[in-house]
Amino acid sequence: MTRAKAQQGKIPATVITGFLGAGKTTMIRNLLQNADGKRIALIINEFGDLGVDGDVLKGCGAEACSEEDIIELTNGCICCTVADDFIPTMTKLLERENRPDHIVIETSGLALPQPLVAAFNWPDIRSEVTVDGVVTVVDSAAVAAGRFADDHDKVDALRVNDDNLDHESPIEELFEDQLTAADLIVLNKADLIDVAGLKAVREEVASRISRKPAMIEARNGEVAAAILLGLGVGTEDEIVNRKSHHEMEHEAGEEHDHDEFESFVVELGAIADPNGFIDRLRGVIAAHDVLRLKGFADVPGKPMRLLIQGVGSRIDQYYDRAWAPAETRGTRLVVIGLHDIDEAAVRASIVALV
Ligand SMILES: Nc1nc2c(ncn2[C@@H]2O[C@H](COP(=O)(O)OP(=O)(O)OP(=O)(O)O)[C@@H](O)[C@H]2O)c(=O)[nH]1
Repeated sequence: MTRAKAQQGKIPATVITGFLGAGKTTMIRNLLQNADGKRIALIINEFGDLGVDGDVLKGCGAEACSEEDIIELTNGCICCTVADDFIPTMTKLLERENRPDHIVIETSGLALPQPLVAAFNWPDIRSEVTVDGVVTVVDSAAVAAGRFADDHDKVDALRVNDDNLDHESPIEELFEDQLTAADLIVLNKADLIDVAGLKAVREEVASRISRKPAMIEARNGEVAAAILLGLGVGTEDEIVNRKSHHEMEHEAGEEHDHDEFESFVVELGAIADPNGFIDRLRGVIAAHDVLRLKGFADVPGKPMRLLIQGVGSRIDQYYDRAWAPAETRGTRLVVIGLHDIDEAAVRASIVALV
């Protein structure tokens, strides 16, 4: 039987992966607003105890995906909770009377896509769903700035104090594992670098993988639905050939974990001067090597909450939606860094900014 025939009648699922802040949620938001009439169910997984992505996507009000079709998996990174969280969620989704035309899964920025894609070979899932393709979103500006290559010294220093750190560079390795799993690589944030820079990014990304998946450039995750949802690969059949560093290092099957990364939530009161706060926040991010910071701020006198999105030293801010009447106004920020991040110092520094 041909692959196309074997997959006929199955619901296609697209896995969207990519490092913290690459632009996955932005791309999905754009997809939902331009879904060519398809009804999409969305499974979202985030690292950190504050569901920002789900909130952003629920708030976009796209017809392609109603709020009940947005399912958040909050019990840890999706690649570690396949059996306990992902499979039961998929089973429930497949039991629904009104099945979606397509399933989109946004992994956390720290997830290894391989175990997730392999889960599509579980008998109950395999008979009903196929992985249309894995799309890996890349922050081109971060690659150009050397963010996935230049932390060798830091990792070497960490390893001196921690024998358990068996990996080369956790960030670099994860970046490569996410590229290795890809059927399509989206070089996002193309607006932030010039043509020569983009060419160099393309070459660097290609040099990190042995396969040659298609690569396209994008601004604000603007990729046509027909491309994103029409890869038709059936990646579950091929995932054994796209092993992660962890799988290659631990062929015997040792569980991987995310001990190299840490996240915590900082809660604050109202922020009267958001511009000044964000300016000073950049200093804290740089001083403590914060990888990702995101959340919402309460600005007195404003009916809407201020969304704050920090990726490295870049911080975007915009008022995303009105505070709901039953909601307690406040400022909540999730901070993600390497495992040696000094949580107490970061907390104290952020609190001191207000
Ligand atoms: N300039 C620019 N900013 C972008 C682009 N795509 C996304 N962003 C911004 O980058 C930040 C992170 O985007 P997200 O879509 O939340 O990234 P993500 O990959 O979902 O992040 P995590 O879920 O934390 O891993 C936001 O402030 C976006 O507005 C782009 O193409 N250009």
